Amino acid sequence: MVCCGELTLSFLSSAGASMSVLSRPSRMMLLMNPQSGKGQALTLYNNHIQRMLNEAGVTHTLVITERQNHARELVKEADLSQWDALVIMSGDGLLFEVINGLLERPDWEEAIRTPLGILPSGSGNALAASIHHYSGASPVFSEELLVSCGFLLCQRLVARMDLVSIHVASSPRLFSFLSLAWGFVADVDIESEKYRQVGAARFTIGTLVRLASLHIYKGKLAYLPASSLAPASRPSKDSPLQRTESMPSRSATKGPSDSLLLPLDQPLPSDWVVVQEEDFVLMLAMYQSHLAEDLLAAPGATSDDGFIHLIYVRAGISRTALLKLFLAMEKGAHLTTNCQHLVHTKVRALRLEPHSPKGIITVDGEVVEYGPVQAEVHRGLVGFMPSWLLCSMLETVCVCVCVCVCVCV
Ligand SMILES: Nc1ncnc2c1ncn2[C@@H]1O[C@H](COP(=O)(O)OP(=O)(O)OP(=O)(O)O)[C@@H](O)[C@H]1O
Repeated sequence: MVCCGELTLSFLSSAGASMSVLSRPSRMMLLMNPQSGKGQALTLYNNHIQRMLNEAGVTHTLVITERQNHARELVKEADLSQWDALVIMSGDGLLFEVINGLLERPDWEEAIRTPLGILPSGSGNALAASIHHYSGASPVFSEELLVSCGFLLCQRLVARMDLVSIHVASSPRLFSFLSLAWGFVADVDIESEKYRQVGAARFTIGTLVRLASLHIYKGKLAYLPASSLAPASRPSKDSPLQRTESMPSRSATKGPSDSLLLPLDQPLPSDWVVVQEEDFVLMLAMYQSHLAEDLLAAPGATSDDGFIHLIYVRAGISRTALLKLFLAMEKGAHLTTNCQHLVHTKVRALRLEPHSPKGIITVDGEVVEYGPVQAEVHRGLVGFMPSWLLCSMLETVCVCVCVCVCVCV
């Protein structure tokens, strides 16, 4: 049993999410990327997080990653019975590694039940911002978001989160918790990495730079509409997860089955919708609400709704209209701007075949092989620790006061 500290008590929260609670005391492995964001993760930990966790009785071991894929290797080899939760202090990239490392283990069905937590110290911090958004609290940024997530983590509540399996032509299957992007958004994400030192503002700079040289991307986009199937059920805490059978992949024995997908070299299933246009400015598939701290790309998303929120923008949009869309996205208002070039729909699976010879495709902000790609959502596959939902009003007020005091100090 991996999650030995997780109580069997499980209940429905006000947002409809399945929740459970870690027992006290809890033992957490805290994986930190010291280079994340502005390179201040260790200072932020020393100033804000260490005392907070100690005072809450959260026993934790700090593990500082030394290189790319270090966290992935660590969780692949770790004795998970030693830990009640794995907490990532970094940006979204380190969590991507941890999730994929867990799903590459021979015991992936147990491993992926290990609750995960995030303490944001990156430049994007999309998952942390999404978690904060689901609480209904007013948006907070950078250190305030970190401190808020720290307090929430101390409450030890575990909710479910969707994962999306991603297939590309010649690499093993990946698992994604945030987004799949092609075109404008992917270009901005990767090109703006050189502005990492300015934090979240890198996306604004990158957007303005890319607007000046706006590209059209050719390709074929198809999807399975969410409305064509009954909602997928969440896996319960003890139910066995499906093994890979229906969709052969290069990691055939690990991870849940992809029952909605056919191999990339085969024609699409007949009940899929093929988008008529072939010229796009961007395609963005979101499964959490935020694309970055200040980009509310899928305002209707919840952590385990079982949907991919597919957004695409057709070619022909003016630079001004595209800029307005991104400005509106700060408050999640882009979907209600009546922009005739923007389409938003909920799907369970999608396939993209880029025809432009060059381009960038990102998964959770990481570059993947450019070429055909397809995706299927797996509802509530992983447990994470947002912990806001059962805060009493009094606790919420205390958290807000403590956040203000910590940030001021
Ligand atoms: N010690 C290290 N030195 C350099 N890179 C590292 C180190 N530890 C981890 N990494 C790699 O750095 C990459 C970026 O990390 P991460 O995404 O967590 O931070 P970020 O890019 O600053 O944040 P965000 O994704 O929010 O913009 C990851 O791919 C991770 O593997």
